[in-house]
Amino acid sequence: MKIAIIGAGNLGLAIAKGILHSNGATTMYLTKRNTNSIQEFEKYGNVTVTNNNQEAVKNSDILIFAVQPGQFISILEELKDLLTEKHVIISTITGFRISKIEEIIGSDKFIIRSMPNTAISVGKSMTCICSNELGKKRVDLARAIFNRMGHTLEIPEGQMQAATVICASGVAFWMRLIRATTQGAIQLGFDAKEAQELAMHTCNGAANLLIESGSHPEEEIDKVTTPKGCTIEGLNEMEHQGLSSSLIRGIVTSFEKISEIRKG
Ligand SMILES: NC(=O)C1=CN([C@@H]2O[C@H](COP(=O)(O)OP(=O)(O)OC[C@H]3O[C@@H](n4cnc5c(N)ncnc54)[C@H](O)[C@@H]3O)[C@@H](O)[C@H]2O)C=CC1
Ligand SMILES: O=C(O)[C@@H]1CCC=N1
Repeated sequence: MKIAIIGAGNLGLAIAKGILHSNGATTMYLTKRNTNSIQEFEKYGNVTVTNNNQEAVKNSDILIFAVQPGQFISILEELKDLLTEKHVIISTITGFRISKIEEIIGSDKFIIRSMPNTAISVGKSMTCICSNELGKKRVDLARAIFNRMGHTLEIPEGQMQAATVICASGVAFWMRLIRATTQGAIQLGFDAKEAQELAMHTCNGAANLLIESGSHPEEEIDKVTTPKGCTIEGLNEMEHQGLSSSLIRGIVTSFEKISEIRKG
């Protein structure tokens, strides 16, 4: 697998780490305008770091684009004449529709939209995927690439905006919940390091409980909430303070912001 990551910033580098972690590429190009900060990746023998996108495209089959939305059009313009039937074009760009990509490079290309998150660097991304008509022939390939670095789900493009909020922004939302739990644990007497250890492993355990049992969160909550006990007392206070409501409102606000980004 010859992979190029065009735009090795926060997400691009997380993907690169995930690929290295899972031995997922025979060769990998990482591109960035100023490559000083990522030069160290060349210590992996099969990685080339460059600011030359054209060189990366010519020498790769799978092209993963991870630049900011405002940078994408000019990069596609720069590269469109080099794109051939060997390439699978994978965009991670927020709010950038497949039809807009097709307008620039044509619909006769394998185009995939994917929405991973930064946990891809440790092989734990939730990645949603959709494609253009021709790209349907390469969805299995794209899923195989991302399945090595977490879990994938194929969705209609119309759900991509929601998937961006839940899966990509979601990492930040869960981090804040873990941080708040850590602060609570410190207030109750744990030192900061131990407090974070308790919070993150409990979070990991809760998620795995659902993943492995397939049960609904409330079923698991029922098992924890002893009648007249401390858990239900705490949970109810959190709900009186608007826990679920504030999460839902935050999710919807993020979703609406993507519509603005798309128009801009
Ligand atoms: N950060 C995240 O968790 C996620 C980000 N995304 C999307 O991924 C994209 C990238 O986001 P970030 O990594 O956060 O942004 P970033 O700003 O950290 O990375 C973008 C990179 O592209 C590089 N770049 C700019 N112009 C270039 C060019 N002409 N050729 C090659 N490289 C160029 C920049 O130097 C930078 O390193 C965005 O569209 C974002 O919406 C999607 C899912 C998650
Ligand atoms: O915050 C953002 O706009 C990007 C998209 C999802 C994660 N980061």
